[in-house]
Amino acid sequence: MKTIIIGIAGGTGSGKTTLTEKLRDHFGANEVSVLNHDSYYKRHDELPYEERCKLNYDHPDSFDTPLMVAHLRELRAGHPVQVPVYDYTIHNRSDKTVTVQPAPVIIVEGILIFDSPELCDLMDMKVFVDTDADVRILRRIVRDVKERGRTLDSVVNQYLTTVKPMHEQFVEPSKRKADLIVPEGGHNLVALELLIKWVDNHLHAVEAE
Ligand SMILES: Nc1ncnc2c1ncn2[C@@H]1O[C@H](COP(=O)(O)OP(=O)(O)O)[C@@H](O)[C@H]1O
Ligand SMILES: O=c1ccn([C@@H]2O[C@H](COP(=O)(O)O)[C@@H](O)[C@H]2O)c(=O)[nH]1
Repeated sequence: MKTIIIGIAGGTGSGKTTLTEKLRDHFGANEVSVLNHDSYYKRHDELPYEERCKLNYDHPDSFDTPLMVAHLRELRAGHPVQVPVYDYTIHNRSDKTVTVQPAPVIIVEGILIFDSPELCDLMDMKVFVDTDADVRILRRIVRDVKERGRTLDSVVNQYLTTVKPMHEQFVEPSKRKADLIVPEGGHNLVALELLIKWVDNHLHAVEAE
């Protein structure tokens, strides 16, 4: 089976997950598997929760990217992988893993995936979801308070101290690596249709082999 790997990057709250889910819902889980870079955040068992809250989670060094690269190579070779489950509410990796199966299409999602040349080399198509910073921070406040156990103060403080400067230093420049820039992510129906057609072509080529 030939596998294609699609990278979907973009700032926090840009709509990466929404676009990824729309693609997976369209094709189904048998055709599309997803690896989220966030699953590969490094463990910090050595620090108490209060100290973990202060770490910079928006720098490329905060991820175990070599493990993700190894997993992508395994998936491409047709082997399932055990992906760590990250728990944002405690800022740490949980003890659980999930099995991700090989599939004709693998989507790799994350804020910093285009910063890694090793990850970029594995990708057949690179998509950057481009959404204004004010919209992204508003979405993030709502999500982090509702789903990630944060206070408004902590979201604002983290945004100003690490999220925004790291976005400007690493995420925004990585947009230049993209093949396709999608304003407004998963709600951009024209871009979604184009991506679906591109994936469809690949799936038909696989069937014909
Ligand atoms: N184009 C859009 N318009 C309005 N809301 C959106 C849009 N795309 C995503 N959202 C919402 O914004 C939030 C963050 O989107 P998400 O896809 O999780 O972003 P990311 O994965 O890039 O952090 C979610 O609540 C989602 O439903
Ligand atoms: O322990 C953690 C790990 C990550 N974060 C933040 O998550 C976002 C990336 O997730 P998106 O779904 O793309 O928004 C990143 O900006 C980190 O700051 C965290 O707060 N705590």
